[in-house]
Amino acid sequence: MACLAYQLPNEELKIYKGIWVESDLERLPEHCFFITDFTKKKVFYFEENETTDSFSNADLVFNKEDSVFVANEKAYLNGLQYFIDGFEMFGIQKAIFSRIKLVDREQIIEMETVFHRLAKTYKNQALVYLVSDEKFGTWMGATPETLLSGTENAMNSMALAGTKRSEKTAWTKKEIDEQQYVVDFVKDKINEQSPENLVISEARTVKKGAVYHLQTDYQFKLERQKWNTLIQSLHPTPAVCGTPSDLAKDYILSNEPHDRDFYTGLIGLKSQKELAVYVNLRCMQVLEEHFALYVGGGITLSSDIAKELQETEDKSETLLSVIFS
Ligand SMILES: C=C(O[C@H]1C=CC=C(C(=O)O)[C@@H]1O)C(=O)O
Repeated sequence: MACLAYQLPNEELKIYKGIWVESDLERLPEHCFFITDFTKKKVFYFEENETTDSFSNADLVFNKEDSVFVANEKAYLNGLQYFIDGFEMFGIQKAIFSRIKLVDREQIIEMETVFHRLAKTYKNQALVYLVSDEKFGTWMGATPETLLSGTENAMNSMALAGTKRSEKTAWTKKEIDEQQYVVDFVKDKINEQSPENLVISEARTVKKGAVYHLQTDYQFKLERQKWNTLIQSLHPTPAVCGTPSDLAKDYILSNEPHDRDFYTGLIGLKSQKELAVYVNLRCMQVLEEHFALYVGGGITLSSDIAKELQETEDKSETLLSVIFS
């Protein structure tokens, strides 16, 4: 049985049973909830059969542990050093390097309970979701990153990057630079569509789950005929890919040891009048006996590999602190 449960920020929680249909971004129905992988080659939308108010583990499909490749910390650190060492040769200024962190799921945990806990904790700051199907297993997350949302007269986007664990720590040049790459990229892509009344905020510090980020907001007007083109060109932003964008994407695909799958892909709702499209961060795949958490960080030549490892640990707390609370 395929399942979809989600809660948009400050909206009601919804649970459906139905089917996940494989598609592509150009052929999605006018109104649907959809999910893609990082490359946007794997795209599914949901066709609902019934609205329900609950689900159980028996309704979900859990992939086996051997379906994901998990590098241990030492291999992650070696891989990250190698990743940074190639930046100059490949002309890369920033690229995101990610890892999969495996955590014992203690069989007793009902995913419905975990989902409700996440939905309650992140009610006003994330798209909280659970998707399940035999075609891709079960994924769950609480992502704070909006790619594009709103209506023709009030569209929103954001540049979210730079991470710290404590509010008191000052932002360093590394984080300011890494967010600025995202700010410039998002601004350019929006401007290419000739929007009206584009307003770009100053960068501010925001708390998202267990960590703090720098966030810049974009507000503008844009005819819906241009929404698809903008989604396609905005994603992947340098918050999940890098700079220069195409080089960073190839570099990530050939250097990360695992498949990112739905992590850093698109997820959300589209309809004729409204969009709520997010970038799938702070997410995990629920395996038979483990949670496989997907976490990454923006790498530049100034990155310190031990700090980057710690940053992925901190980000994983966004889900773990709620799951095991
Ligand atoms: C790639 C992730 O976060 C992105 C979003 C905010 C801050 C980030 C950073 O500081 O590296 C990342 O760009 C992730 O959570 O796995």
